[in-house]
Amino acid sequence: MTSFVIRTPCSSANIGPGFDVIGLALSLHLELHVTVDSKPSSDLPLNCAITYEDQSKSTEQISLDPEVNLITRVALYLLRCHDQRAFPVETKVHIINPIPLGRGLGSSGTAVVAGVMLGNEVGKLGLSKERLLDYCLMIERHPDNVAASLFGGFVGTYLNELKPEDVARKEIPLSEVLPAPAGGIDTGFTPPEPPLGIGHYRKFNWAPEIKAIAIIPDFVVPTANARNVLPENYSRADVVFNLQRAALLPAALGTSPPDPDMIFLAMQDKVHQPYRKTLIPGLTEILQFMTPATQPGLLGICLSGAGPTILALATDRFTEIADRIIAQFATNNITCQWKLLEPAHAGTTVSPN
Ligand SMILES: Nc1ncnc2c1ncn2[C@@H]1O[C@H](COP(=O)(O)OP(=O)(O)OP(=O)(O)O)[C@@H](O)[C@H]1O
Ligand SMILES: N[C@@H](CCO)C(=O)O
Repeated sequence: MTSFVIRTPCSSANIGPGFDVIGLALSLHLELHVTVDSKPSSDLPLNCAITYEDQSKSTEQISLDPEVNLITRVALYLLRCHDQRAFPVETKVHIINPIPLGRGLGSSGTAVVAGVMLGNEVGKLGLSKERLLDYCLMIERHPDNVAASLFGGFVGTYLNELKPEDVARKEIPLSEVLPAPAGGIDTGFTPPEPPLGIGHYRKFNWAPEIKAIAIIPDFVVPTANARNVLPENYSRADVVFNLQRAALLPAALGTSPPDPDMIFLAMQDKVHQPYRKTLIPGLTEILQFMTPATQPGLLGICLSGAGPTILALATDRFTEIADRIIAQFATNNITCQWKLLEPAHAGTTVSPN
């Protein structure tokens, strides 16, 4: 029997102007405590048993069926791409999850990253993190969350331009990569492998004084819904506005001591936040009244990922900042929890238990 722990940090995507590009891994970790027995078990479906410990205060029930649970389903996807139909050994996975689901802290990307690491470990596949990123991108199609959770830190990401045949492979419907159990996940079907080198990332510096306050409202905004409210096309002026700020953001957040005015400016966005305000009561007011001029200690503020969490970057007065944002949400009868987080520089780790 061997046992190990996979630790994967959550993430905040976009950081204002970097829609689908920039991500920040944060110090709230999904943990998989895994034990493997050398022989496959005839008692366990797919040789896998899941237990789940919710520390996130989410109301959604997470499935313990290895064919349905996102983490084990992703691990099975990886294994099946390598001709392993089920978990190759008796695998017990105890999931400890403190990341609120569907709130903009990259819970799904974190689960996908933990899933590929699980498949890689139990299947002894020996794939590099760079190759695992390609597998993540077959499931979560934007690289900002998964690259941050996999590699850690403050990252800029991009996708390669693909050859026409690879574009066809990348656009295979998700249901064919991760078939629903009703479709018979174990029908002998071999899932499509990702093209080589789809996704890439670059780590940026992060000034050590800067902490991240996550204000987490008690309602869910599914990422799919938050993407559906975005327009198909943008004006040239709005695109240029975001490019100017995205170009500034890594330097602004990587410079010590931090310059609040530059950071506040560099975190402005016209590509996603204005459209998502319809889903998040109070967002417009919060983004308008919380500035370094009105709130000492504050550097910048944005929607975290697809929301509804608000990410406030600050050097001090954390409680005061959180309290003001929570009070604004309260005027719309929305309650919140908040957490003081730091960048998780290590990314996903696997260590013996
Ligand atoms: N640990 C987990 N185990 C199983 N399923 C999970 C886990 N974490 C997230 N999920 C699935 O992912 C869904 C949330 O994904 P969604 O993309 O909507 O939000 P998010 O990733 O939390 O936010 P964002 O992408 O904006 O940062 C959950 O409803 C759940 O189905
Ligand atoms: N970049 C993605 C992140 C979702 O977590 C979005 O904003 O839709």
